[in-house]
Amino acid sequence: MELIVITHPEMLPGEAAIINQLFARGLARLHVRKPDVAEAELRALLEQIDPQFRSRIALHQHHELAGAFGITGLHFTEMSRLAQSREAFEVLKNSGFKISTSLHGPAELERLFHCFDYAFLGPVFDSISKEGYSSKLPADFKLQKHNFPGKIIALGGIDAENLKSALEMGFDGAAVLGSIWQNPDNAIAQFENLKSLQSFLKSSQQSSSQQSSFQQSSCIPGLKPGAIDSIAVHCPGFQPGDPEKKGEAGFVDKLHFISNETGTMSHIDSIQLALEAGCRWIQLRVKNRIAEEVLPVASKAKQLCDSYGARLIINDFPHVAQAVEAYGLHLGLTDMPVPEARALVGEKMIIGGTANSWEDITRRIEEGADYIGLGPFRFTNTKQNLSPILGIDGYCALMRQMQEASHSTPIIAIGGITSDDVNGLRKVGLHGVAMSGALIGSADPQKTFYQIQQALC
Ligand SMILES: Cc1ncc(COP(=O)(O)OP(=O)(O)O)c(N)n1
Ligand SMILES: Cc1nc(C(=O)O)sc1CCOP(=O)(O)O
Ligand SMILES: [Mg+2]
Repeated sequence: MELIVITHPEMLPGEAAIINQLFARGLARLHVRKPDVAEAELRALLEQIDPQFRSRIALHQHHELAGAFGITGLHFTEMSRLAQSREAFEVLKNSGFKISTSLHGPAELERLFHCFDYAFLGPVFDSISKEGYSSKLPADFKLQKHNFPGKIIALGGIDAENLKSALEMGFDGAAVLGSIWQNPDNAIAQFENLKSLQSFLKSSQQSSSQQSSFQQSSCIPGLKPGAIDSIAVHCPGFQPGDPEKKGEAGFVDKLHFISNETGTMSHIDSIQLALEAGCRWIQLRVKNRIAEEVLPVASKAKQLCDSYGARLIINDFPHVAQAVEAYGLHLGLTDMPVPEARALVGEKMIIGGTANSWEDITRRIEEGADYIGLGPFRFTNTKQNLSPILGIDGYCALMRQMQEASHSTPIIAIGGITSDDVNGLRKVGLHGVAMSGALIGSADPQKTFYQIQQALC
């Protein structure tokens, strides 16, 4: 599904910088719509847009500027469309322009010239930016395209809450204005949020329409190695994770923080606490929520982790991991099977799998898990329905079997672990530990992190 941003109708301070950032973060199409702005002012704005992005622009006014700026998109209001002949539009189309127009009712689709590449139809929802510009479409509206070959883009009042409804109505995409520009300081974050939702909806749609997930073409997210790794500061031998180095022990961190929420702390608060303490491998583990509810939290967690140079792992939700371009995905024994998830998220994303026994471990290795979360070490309230407790003796026996079988998949211990346990767990051969309560409940999370780090070196 397409996601188009339309500019604010007036000139905004710092607008060009925001637009350049939107493009840099993956915006595929920007409609520059400034009905009352003079040509010179518009030209000044376009001059500030990085030339590499200009071909992604469509102009609503001052089409005469297109050639000078390498702009290939021309948009026609309903009035200007009605004032011109089909031949005039065909000439533009044949000259290489992408042409679009606006429709104010679904019935107009029947008469729309097929040479248009796409058309905006709206208002689909009550406008955020134009007061009194309310939707005339019924809530159960279903789009009829009347053989129009181009794309029909929902416009009017689109935000993260209703993007999915627009898709369900049959639109090929959505154009956003108010949700991006009502607070320009927040424009980038809003766009990131919508973009991850778009990607999530796209991948959910694909996987529900393609039952054979092994044959899916997978989207390989761009993996960004962390900028700073505090572990390297405390532990000189540590190699920061590098997706190109999959197969080497260094690509899986030795300390995994597992997010949680309490009466006074949200998942994001817990992640902030862990990042401030020094953790750089963060697992977002949201339980008892549907994917649509987890997605905005994951999107926030991704931004937060990026700002600390940390890696984000999403527990349980492969489509969410894919949508937010997480570094990794963690799957339990009853979650989506690892090979199916691999087909969905691509080769580069780290996939971890849970195990509780030797049988689970060998299954995880055969499935191609990049690391194994083995637990529980001891009883914990953080997780319901725990598997049998392993204790240090259980880990010792399983790690011996790993050695005998010459398996090198990194094993992470989990479940009720405190900083005092780390030395013993490392001695029996575990690669690292995963923790939630010991860090969240610590009176001094930085000190606890430091103690764990020392034991992990
Ligand atoms: C590192 C790590 N190991 C194990 C788990 C447990 O995953 P799962 O068995 O899917 O249980 P839930 O966490 O989903 O309740 C984990 N999350 N992380
Ligand atoms: C998420 C999870 N999985 C476990 C398993 O045994 O598979 S134990 C566990 C909880 C980890 O949190 P804490 O450090 O607070 O015990
Ligand atoms: Mg799970």
